[in-house]
Amino acid sequence: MPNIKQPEASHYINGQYVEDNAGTELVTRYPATGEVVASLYAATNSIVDHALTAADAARASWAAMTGSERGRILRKAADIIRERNRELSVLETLDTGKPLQETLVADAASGADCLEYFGAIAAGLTGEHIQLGKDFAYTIREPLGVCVGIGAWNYPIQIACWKAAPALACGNTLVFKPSEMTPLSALKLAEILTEAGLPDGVFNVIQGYGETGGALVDDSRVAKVSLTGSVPTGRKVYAAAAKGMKHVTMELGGKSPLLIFDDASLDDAVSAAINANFYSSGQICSNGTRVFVQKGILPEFLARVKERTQKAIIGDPLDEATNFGPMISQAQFDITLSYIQKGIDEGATLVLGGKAHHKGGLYVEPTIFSDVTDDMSIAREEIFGPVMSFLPFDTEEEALRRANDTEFGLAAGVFTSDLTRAHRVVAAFEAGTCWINTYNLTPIEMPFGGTKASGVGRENAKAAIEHYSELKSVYVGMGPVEAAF
Ligand SMILES: NC(=O)c1ccc[n+]([C@@H]2O[C@H](COP(=O)([O-])OP(=O)(O)OC[C@H]3O[C@@H](n4cnc5c(N)ncnc54)[C@H](O)[C@@H]3O)[C@@H](O)[C@H]2O)c1
Ligand SMILES: CCCCC=O
Repeated sequence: MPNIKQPEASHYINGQYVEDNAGTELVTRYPATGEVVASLYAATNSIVDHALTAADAARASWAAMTGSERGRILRKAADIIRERNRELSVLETLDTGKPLQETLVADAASGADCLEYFGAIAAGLTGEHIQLGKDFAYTIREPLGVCVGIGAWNYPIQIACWKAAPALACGNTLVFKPSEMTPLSALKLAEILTEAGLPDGVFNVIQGYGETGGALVDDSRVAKVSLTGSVPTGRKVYAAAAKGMKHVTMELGGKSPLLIFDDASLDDAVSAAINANFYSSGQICSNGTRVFVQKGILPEFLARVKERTQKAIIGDPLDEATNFGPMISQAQFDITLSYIQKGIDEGATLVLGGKAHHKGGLYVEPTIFSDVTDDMSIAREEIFGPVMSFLPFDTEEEALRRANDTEFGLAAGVFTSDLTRAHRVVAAFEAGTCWINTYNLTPIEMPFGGTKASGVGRENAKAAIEHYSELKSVYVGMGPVEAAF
């Protein structure tokens, strides 16, 4: 394991590292071996207060800068991230266990894209002029104030950037709390933003468990909360934010359907099903874990997916040849194996995998079930592990009804060569993010987010601006003013 040094301290506030070792210990381990990567402390009340005070103090002068000035800093940070992509990717691999092959292209790289995108549009964020006869109105686009970002562990630096970039472009300040399992890369992002010229206090990072997130959400200085996490956590955070009438963005879990019709390009659909279930060892919110396949092609499709999945290279995530790594934690490992057992117990047919990998550690074999029915736990609940379920279907109407029969609504995909059908199916999907003849591509230019229990609001693209700013309306009377008496 490369010697990635312990960060200078646990938290980054007001442009510098800050420590308070009265906080609960927070240890991060390399999931492939269990070795300790870094040992930090969760925020104490005083650290929470320090971070929010810094963000509050910085907000007036940051909001007063022009969009061009703010954008320039974000774009510079994007450049620095790209220069340091390998170092950041190694750190992300050590923290998450995701293969370096993935983190080199998907994590910090997406963060850089996001900073670049919002850096580029910051200068163009305006209100509008509305002519009303001889009177007129105009709107002023204002930042919300102090925002709080709370992250999940599967895409740590990407999540931090997806929240920081639009928040900062709009003139807000941010306190970001990474997942307790992946505390490291957000600190690097904070260093990089400072190096790019970000004023102190505009972006702050504090570590902690759920209670630290809760303390941030409850603070009256906070105007907006953006959470990436599970639906149960989302319900709690949304309710707490509602007490203070705060703005929210909720990026939550899913159990997304992927529909494969018999006229689809099978090679493409097989690749998509593999990406939609085994990338990041299945630890992706938008994964298409319910793979509905039209009955006529099911045997061949299943055989091809099985054959390709057997070629997964399971190994040390730092080895660039590895394309399938361990689960992030003992808890996620246990959850995944318990769902596999439920799948077997409830009558699904185990086609491949199903066990802890012989390599030891937290590896779970890529697992495929067929003969899955809609009522089985593996078809209804988010597993967040490498478990693919095949569900046969006959007709489009039937597949859609079953695909939508879930409390989740994060994502959905369809493979067909009939484009009319593709658009009809997508129009009927109850999901915030849909793909036709591909899966899980999330460019920054496209809004991302869920409907139903999977979320509120959208990240990325111009849509995110609406969630980090609000409009002040100004009516201008040109006279005369009339009255009834
Ligand atoms: N929709 C998306 O964009 C997206 C992206 C990635 C992950 N996810 C979802 O995230 C989940 C996996 O991540 P996880 O296990 O870290 O989720 P989680 O809900 O356990 O935790 C998410 C974050 O919330 C914090 N938290 C927990 N309780 C809190 C509380 N009461 N108040 C404030 N903060 C609290 C945690 O410390 C962590 O930082 C999956 O459900 C996955 O689908 C969604
Ligand atoms: C494909 C990246 C979406 C992030 C969710 O886990």
